[in-house]
Amino acid sequence: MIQASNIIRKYGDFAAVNDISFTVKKGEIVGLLGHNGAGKTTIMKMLTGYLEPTGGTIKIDGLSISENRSLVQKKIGYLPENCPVYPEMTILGYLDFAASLRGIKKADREPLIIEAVRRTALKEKATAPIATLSRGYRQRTGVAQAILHKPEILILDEPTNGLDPTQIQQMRSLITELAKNSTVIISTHILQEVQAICDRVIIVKNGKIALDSPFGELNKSSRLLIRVGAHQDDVEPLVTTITGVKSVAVHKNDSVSGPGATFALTLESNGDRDATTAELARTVNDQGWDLYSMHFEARNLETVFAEISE
Ligand SMILES: Nc1ncnc2c1ncn2[C@@H]1O[C@H](COP(=O)(O)OP(=O)(O)OP(=O)(O)O)[C@@H](O)[C@H]1O
Repeated sequence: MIQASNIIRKYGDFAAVNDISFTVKKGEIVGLLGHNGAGKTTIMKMLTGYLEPTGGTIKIDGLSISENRSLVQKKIGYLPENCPVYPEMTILGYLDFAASLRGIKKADREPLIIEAVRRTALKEKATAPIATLSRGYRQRTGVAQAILHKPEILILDEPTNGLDPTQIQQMRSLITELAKNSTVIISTHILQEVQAICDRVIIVKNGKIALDSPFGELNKSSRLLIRVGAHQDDVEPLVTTITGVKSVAVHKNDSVSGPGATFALTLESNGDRDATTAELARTVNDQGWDLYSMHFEARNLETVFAEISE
């Protein structure tokens, strides 16, 4: 559905987005995660056609954005960071204005506005001036303008920014609800956000993709931790000869106590893990070393993000 190929965006000489590629399939909920300044907003602006890439191409349903901007923008709803909602307007007035900007004919607007208000649960405040609304309501008004034209793709830049815990909860439920009908990309620097909403994470660091993984794959560590009663000088040369072992290092972990030394083995990502583990166990046995423990390192989004941030 979305295909970004080798996209680059420079501001002067500085590449805020530096040669990144990814695809998003219909129905996916993708979290763009990264520190402040990583390049998330720049990527989103390019995906929505509001910013031209300096290099590379973006296609939506096979159509290049730069060649079919208005057609492609009909398929996309966008909640920009700090969405400009006009304080003097009422929610209904603002949505009518947003519909006019999208070129929706006056006669067609009412049912679309009613539907957007219903889906974002804004009915009770629909005639209130935006200036009198809490930040949560204002943010939902921003989402209402993004879904007004029933887009197939929703791009939400930091949708929970500045909300209190209750409002965050409401916004997450709303996004999950909207995701039933749309492909969703959200940006955030909050790990829990991605964990709560998304089924895939793309971590952006310094304008590059540092990780692109479905959540199910994230826990699969390629580091095998083994604690044996043997000396480093004997263990290291032997285990590196085992098929599928890329490298080995002494693993210092304060939470592990007991006899022996712990080693972290990094395995080839495309190797046969079971075969490698079995060969390792045979090797330890053949050497007559005591084997105290052997397990794959536990990983979650937090540890992966910390590894990448280092
Ligand atoms: N118009 C601009 N001119 C010059 N530099 C810019 C401009 N917009 C963004 N940048 C720089 O590009 C980099 C990426 O910015 P971007 O806003 O895409 O990051 P981000 O990941 O969305 O950050 P945040 O979480 O703070 O919104 C930053 O270093 C930023 O200072």
